[in-house]
Formats: sequence, structure tokens, C-alpha cells
Amino acid sequence: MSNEINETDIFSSNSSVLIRGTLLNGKRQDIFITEEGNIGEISESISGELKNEAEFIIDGSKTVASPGFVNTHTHAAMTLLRGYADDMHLQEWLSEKIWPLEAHLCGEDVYWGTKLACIEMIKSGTVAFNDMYFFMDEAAKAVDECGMKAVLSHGFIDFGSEEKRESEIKATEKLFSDVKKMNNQKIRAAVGPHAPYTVAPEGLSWCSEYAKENDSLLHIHLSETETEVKDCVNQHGMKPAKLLDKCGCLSENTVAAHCCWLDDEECALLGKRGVSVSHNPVSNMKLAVNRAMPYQQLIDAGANVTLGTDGCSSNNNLDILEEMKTAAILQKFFWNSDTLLPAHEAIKMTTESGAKALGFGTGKIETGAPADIVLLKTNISCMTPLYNPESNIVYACGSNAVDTVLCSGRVLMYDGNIPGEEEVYQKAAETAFNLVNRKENADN
Ligand SMILES: O=c1[nH]cnc2c1ncn2[C@@H]1O[C@H](CO)[C@@H](O)[C@H]1O
Ligand SMILES: [Zn+2]
Repeated sequence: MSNEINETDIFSSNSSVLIRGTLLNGKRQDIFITEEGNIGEISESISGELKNEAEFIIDGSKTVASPGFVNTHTHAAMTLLRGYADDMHLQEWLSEKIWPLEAHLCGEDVYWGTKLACIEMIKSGTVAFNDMYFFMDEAAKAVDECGMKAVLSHGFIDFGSEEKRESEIKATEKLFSDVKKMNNQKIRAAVGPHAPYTVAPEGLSWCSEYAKENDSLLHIHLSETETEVKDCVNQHGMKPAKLLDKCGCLSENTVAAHCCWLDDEECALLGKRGVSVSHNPVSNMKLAVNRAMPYQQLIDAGANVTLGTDGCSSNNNLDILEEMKTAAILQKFFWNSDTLLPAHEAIKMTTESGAKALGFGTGKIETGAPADIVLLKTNISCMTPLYNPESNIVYACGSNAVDTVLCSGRVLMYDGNIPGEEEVYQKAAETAFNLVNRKENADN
């Protein structure tokens, strides 16, 4: 038979694959994946013609199969800034360290930084992410090569300047045209107004209009700190969520990151508009924003609550498994409720709700869905014993449990291996070093 695993060929796209595995509910199932990358059949035993059709058979007997994980808030190329500025106040961290260094970024930095980010995300079972950064044509190229799914936005910052707004509009329009030219179904452009405190209402309104015209997502930071909420009330006479709504920025196509300082009325508004919220617990704790996103209020209001890591400068990794655990324990700790955000809901946030937010399928392993699947090892200490796979994934496992990752049927990682990862580590380290040197030379 020719469907033995060959380590080189399995990474090529457009192969049909048969996984002999076990689902999160403990059911032994075979999953047949078509050449188009969709789940063709799920049943107890796939044999005969369909089995013969499979170019590869993956033995998942020592794994459990979860829907692929979705990271709904990243600044992927900030992997290059990992460890550059830690242990600081958020506003100083941004304005004194991060933005001055980002001013020296070039396209090549973003390319290698995003490649590194993709490897890191795949290693923790992530298949799709929502990214806001700069030089996004280079980010798109990196994502295309890695085979992941992504929604990409240019971080639109105008600080109230009309001239800056014009250049941000051009950058946004260029991204939409670049992504269209790529013609990759897994990559979409979005509009990315950075935050209500960095974009004037005119800019916010342009962004919401452009997102509507192009039927795209709108990705924004919202109510991360108490200071920004107070500043917004002083400057605009209303809380940030109200301001966004006034500018047309709240809809089912909105992904709002952080949302730590929303009040009850704002939660209700986000729910009413069908907004997706991205909870970023690690970043929030590291930057001591001092309040946890009101998870239960948002859920009760009908908002779509999802999970994100934020960038590597405030996290400092893109490990979505670590993020799930942190979300589940932070919510319990902060809201003093040991039953809040149980493991099953942490998984749901990271699969179904994330996929819904980004418009990438259902986030479920089901017939007809894109084959976005993570196989997690069961012959590893964090999965032993296996009373409840979801509990082990959220509370016990690290990314060393991730064995194999498929994104729309394409194998991105097999048996812990991702092709070409060594080169990416070397290039990203070199690029980061050059970036800091460029800044230091310019400063002197
Ligand atoms: O936690 C955060 N709060 C606000 N801005 C952030 C955070 N993390 C990264 N960025 C900044 O967002 C822009 C992306 O377009 C970048 O300037 C990045 O440094
Ligand atoms: Zn962010």
C-alpha cells in the first residue's frame, strides 16, 4: 500500500488523509479528509474504497483529536520584540519602548517575525489567527507559506492627524488589494483601527464604513485599561464602547480585544450588536490592567467570547494552551467564583467561538467542515489518566502534547515536526538583532 507516511510528502497540500483517531468525547472514530481539505466522512471504521483512496493514513491511536484552535488577537511579528521590554507600565511600555522600536521596522522584519509566530502557534495547535500589525503584505506572504488561516489588518493609528489618517487609509486599501491578489481562501484582509485612544472618531468612522463596503472584519483594542476609559469619558463625554458604536464600529463583524473595563451597560451593547470579544488574560495580567474581562456578563449579554494571546511583547509567547488555562483560572480568581469558565467553555471559546468570530467554519470536527484538526498525544504525563480530555487539555497540557496539526486538510505539523523551523529561528534572531541595531544607530 502506498498510504504509508512519508515525512516529506505529508506536508504537501492537496492530499487525502485518513486519521484513525479518538474525538474529545472519547469516541473512537476514523476521519476521512478529502483532497479539497474538508472532512468527507466520520465513522467508527473507514475501510474499502475510501480507505484505499487516502494518500496517507495517520495512526491517531495514541492521540485525541480536537478541533483546531483559533487565536483571535495577535500582533504576530512582535515575536521579534520578545523580551525587549518587560515589567513596565502599559502606557510607558508602548510609548517609550515599543513604538520607538517599531518605528524602525521594515517588511523583512515582519516577514520573519510572522514566520516565527506561525511556527509557535502551530506548535500549540493553532490553525487560525486574527492579526493586527504593519507591513501586512509581508505577513500575508509568511502566512501563505506556513499554510495557516489568518485575518490580517493594518494597525490604523492616526492620533487625530488628517495627514496620518490619509496614509493609514492608503495602507489599509493596499492590504485589501494585496490580499485579493494572493487569492488564498485561507487569508482575508480586515480593517484594524488600533483603539479609541489612538484613532480619532473620523478615522473610526472611515474604518467602519470601509469594513462594511468590503464585508470584512473590524479588529480593535477596547477598554484595556481604566485610564483609557477615563480619558475617553473626559475627551468624548462617553465610554469607549459607546463611542465605537457611535462611529459604527460595533457589529457581528467586530473583534474587540481585551474589554477588561467594560461596565454592564457596555457589555449589554456589545451583546446586542453581536460583537466578538477576544479575552487576552496573560497580557492583561502581565500589564497589570487590574480587572479581568467580565466573562459571564458578556456571555449573558450574547456576545461571542473568544480567546487571544496578544503580541509576544506582552505575553511573551503565542501558546494558546497556556492561554486557555490562564483564562479559566484568572476568571475564577478575579470574580471569586470557582465554577466560572469551566474547561469545556475554555475549549469552546478557542474553537467554535473563535472560528465564528473569524468566519472560518464552525470550529467543530464534523462532516463537510474544513479539516482543522489537532491531534494531542495521550501517551504523555499530562494526559494520564484520561478521565476527561478537555480538562487535561485546558488545565494540564503544554504544547509538548501537540503531535499533529491539520489546517483545511493540509498537514502543518506531523509528529512534532514543522518543515524548515530551524532556518526560521536563525533568521528571526538575526532580523531582531538588526532591528535593534538600526534603532540604536539612529538614536546616536
Ligand atoms: O496590549 C496592547 N495594547 C495596545 N497596543 C498594543 C498592545 N500590544 C501591542 N500593541 C500595539 O498595537 C499595534 C498594532 O497595530 C502595535 O503598535 C503594537 O505595538
Ligand atoms: Zn493587542
